[in-house]
Amino acid sequence: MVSLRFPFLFSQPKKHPNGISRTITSRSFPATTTTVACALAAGAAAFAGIAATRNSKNPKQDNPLIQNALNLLFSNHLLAPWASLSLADPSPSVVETKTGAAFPSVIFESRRLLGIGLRKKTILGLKNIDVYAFGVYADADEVRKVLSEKYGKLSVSELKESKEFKEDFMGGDIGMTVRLQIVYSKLSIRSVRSAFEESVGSRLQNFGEPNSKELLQRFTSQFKDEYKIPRGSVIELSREQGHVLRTTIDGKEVGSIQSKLLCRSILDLYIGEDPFDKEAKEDIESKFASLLQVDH
Ligand SMILES: CCCCCCCCCCCC(=O)O
Repeated sequence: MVSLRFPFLFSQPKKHPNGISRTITSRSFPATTTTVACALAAGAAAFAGIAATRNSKNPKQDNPLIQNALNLLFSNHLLAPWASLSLADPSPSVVETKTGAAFPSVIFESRRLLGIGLRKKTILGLKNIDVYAFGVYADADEVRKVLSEKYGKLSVSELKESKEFKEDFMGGDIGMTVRLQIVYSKLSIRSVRSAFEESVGSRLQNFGEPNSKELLQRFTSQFKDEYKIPRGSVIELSREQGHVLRTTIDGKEVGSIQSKLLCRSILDLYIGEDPFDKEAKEDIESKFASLLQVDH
């Protein structure tokens, strides 16, 4: 059985939600885990309630049973104390648990979150740091429009095994966004440029892009010295119609470049052969394939 380590999707917000929603789910739990987690949380809450009636003075502080129940409810990535799972919230978010970075489940009205992950980097061969959390989104309508005729009858596991499907998914004219949420607090725009030079540069070369240097330079020069990238900054790399890569920093567009290989190279960092976060890649591929299923 394919495990969709992704919680749920609700109705869609009308505007691009750049802000962080306070409605929280946990990172990539399987549906079964989520259900169990909810049941546990409900049980803990009920237990806390019962225990509270036994110690009416200051139940929260005095009674270790209640404390344990509340700890269970609010810890271990189940739900943050301030989380709400209100169905009324138009834009629930998914949280990358290690960093706390929250990802709206839908952006730009129809791009759905497929999965989230974490980009780590080793500095000076010694220290492993969490640089940013990322979320990968795809336009569900475009996925179906472009791919359902060819792949609509295949199951998720068949699709995941198909190289051709993967090629069409990575290289197709389908709106997709990779959203990076910076968590490292000492990041300079210069290190953003050189990280892109290294990672995107190697992909462009692998894909045999003849003008890779020039293209890479056009791309990295969008990250100008004047931009600041403090913790919490959001960089979005979006593939728009006609393979145009649109880059924004905190919602402000910093450039657009039409290049199929550049779009492909960016996606390759997250869902290619050697992705930054293998677990995230699995989630993203499964969710993408599930968009083609009739009942998803
Ligand atoms: C000190 C570490 C610097 C790493 C900065 C990464 C910033 C964004 C780069 C995106 C592409 C990539 O992850 O390689």
